[in-house]
Amino acid sequence: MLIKVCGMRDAGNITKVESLGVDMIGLIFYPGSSRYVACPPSYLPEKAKRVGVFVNETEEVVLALADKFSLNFIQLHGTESPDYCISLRNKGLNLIKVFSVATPDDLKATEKYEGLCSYFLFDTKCEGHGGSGKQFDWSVLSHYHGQTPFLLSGGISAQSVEDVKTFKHERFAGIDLNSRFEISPALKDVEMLSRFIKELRK
Ligand SMILES: O=C(O)c1ccccc1NCC(=O)[C@H](O)[C@H](O)COP(=O)(O)O
Repeated sequence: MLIKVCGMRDAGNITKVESLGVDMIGLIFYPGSSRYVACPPSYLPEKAKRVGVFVNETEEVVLALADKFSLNFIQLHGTESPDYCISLRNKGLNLIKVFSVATPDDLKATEKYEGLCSYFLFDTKCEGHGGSGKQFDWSVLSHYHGQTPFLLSGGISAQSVEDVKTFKHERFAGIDLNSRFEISPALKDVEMLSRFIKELRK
């Protein structure tokens, strides 16, 4: 199971979280977020894949930051269209498209993105764009019949180990962790993450 830790920007914290063996680390390039990466951290992940998170950003900015930070994945957290995805993909970028989920109807939106993304990410529908700390009803995902593998996101916490372990879906590829493992915005609790990951991998 892939583990992505999102919303990081402190070099020392990134180093420690990466050493836990996580697969992906997310850097948020949305200025409206309290986890916004305003200036490059002095250390960026080398083993974990670098994921840049964007919300309705121009292609020019995404391309420039993908190059500057050597991003392995671009996570699109807004209302980016399939054409926008095609354009970025044709420029060689690997995409993760996010869908906000509350009811089975919300999954219909994935159909137009089939074949365009490496992963989908299913997050909790909320007022803002992400990092709500709230979980949605994962049973809704039994209505997802697409081919694209997905990451499960939204409010996953130290108490979610058993729920994650027992969650089953043939396209379930991994989980995304964020605000429920934080000491303060963008600063992750390494001990809490370490215990969670050990329990998960038992
Ligand atoms: O976390 C943010 O501040 C954020 C703001 C705007 C767009 C995306 C954002 N987060 C991206 C993520 O992938 C989060 O990990 C995801 O929303 C789940 O967060 P949480 O519910 O806190 O676990």
